[in-house]
Amino acid sequence: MALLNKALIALLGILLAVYFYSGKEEFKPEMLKGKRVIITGASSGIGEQMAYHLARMGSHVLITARTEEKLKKVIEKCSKLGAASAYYIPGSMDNMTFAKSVVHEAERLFGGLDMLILNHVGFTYFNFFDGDVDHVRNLLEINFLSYVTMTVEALPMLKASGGNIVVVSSFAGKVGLPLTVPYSTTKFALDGFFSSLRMEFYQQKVNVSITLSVISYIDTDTALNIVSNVIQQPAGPKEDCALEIIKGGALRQREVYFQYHATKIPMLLRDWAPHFLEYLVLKNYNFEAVEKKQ
Ligand SMILES: NC(=O)C1=CN([C@@H]2O[C@H](COP(=O)(O)OP(=O)(O)OC[C@H]3O[C@@H](n4cnc5c(N)ncnc54)[C@H](OP(=O)(O)O)[C@@H]3O)[C@@H](O)[C@H]2O)C=CC1
Ligand SMILES: CC(C)CCC[C@@H](C)[C@H]1CC[C@H]2[C@@H]3C(=O)C=C4C[C@@H](O)CC[C@]4(C)[C@H]3CC[C@]12C
Repeated sequence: MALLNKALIALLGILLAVYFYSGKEEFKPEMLKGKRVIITGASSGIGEQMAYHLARMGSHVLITARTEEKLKKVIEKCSKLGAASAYYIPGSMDNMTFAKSVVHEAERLFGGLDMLILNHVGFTYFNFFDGDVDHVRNLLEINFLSYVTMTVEALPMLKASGGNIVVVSSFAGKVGLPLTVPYSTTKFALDGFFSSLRMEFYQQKVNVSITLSVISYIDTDTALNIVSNVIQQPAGPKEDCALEIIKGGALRQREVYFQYHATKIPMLLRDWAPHFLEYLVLKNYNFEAVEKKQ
């Protein structure tokens, strides 16, 4: 037993040493200078903040969402912040022809693409599953199929540039949570598609990185409006979240966990103590506030 303990401690030491001395590449804002980037869902929230960070770093940005007035304002600010160039294209991601056209627009404007940031999400309810199958289908089109469509369309340009695909997912895309049934479904689908595709890229030596971002509760207007009466936990800052996602993409990391304590740590429980995680999650919800809404 004593020998086994010693062996385990030695193994832990070796793992820690490898982890800390593996010469990880450091992020530098210059990595994004002159890069040609598409950011979806950039009229508000985390997407808007990603556009501003990239503008400060001197990237070419093409942003998209449905609301033209908001996109115009974001573009103006991007230009002031130092974007190499800044464009927008309005439209809805429940239309796959539009999803494709955004990629074609990047090709026309930039002549190529270095980073595809897939971030938009359709509106959903934060409540018990209401049995509305049409909503699940519609949300799958917006949150999942449009991501697949844009990826397929952008792949030739990304292969040519050795670029990055950055997928914004959620803690709710790794762990089943109450009140987000249709939303979680779409985020789990993203993990299935992009994690499998990444494996094929390794095997086929396709030099395009895929970064899945697993993020927790963030202080965007949409999230605060929908959940703040039900979830007491503090929301993380959208500016920092946006920067961490971009860094992960530029460093070609396979996954980004934002708010480590609320994403990566619970992941340890997910596989080894699922009942305990479920207990913790349920304890953090104020279900009385939900029932009042119905
Ligand atoms: N905030 C949070 O707590 C968390 C967020 N996330 C993820 O982060 C990402 C950003 O979320 P967040 O910033 O909070 O969301 P927001 O609601 O602030 O932004 C969503 C964006 O998507 C756009 N959008 C909505 N519907 C459509 C549509 N049909 N077609 C095209 N664009 C659309 C919106 O613009 P418009 O309405 O003009 O179309 C907006 O630009 C999402 O992928 C979300 O799942 C993950 C975990 C936690
Ligand atoms: C340990 C646990 C208590 C952690 C629970 C974390 C929960 C509360 C966090 C983790 C992920 C969060 C959701 C999310 O991913 C994105 C969106 C989309 C946005 O448009 C509206 C808000 C919504 C539904 C968030 C709601 C709050 C969620 C469920």
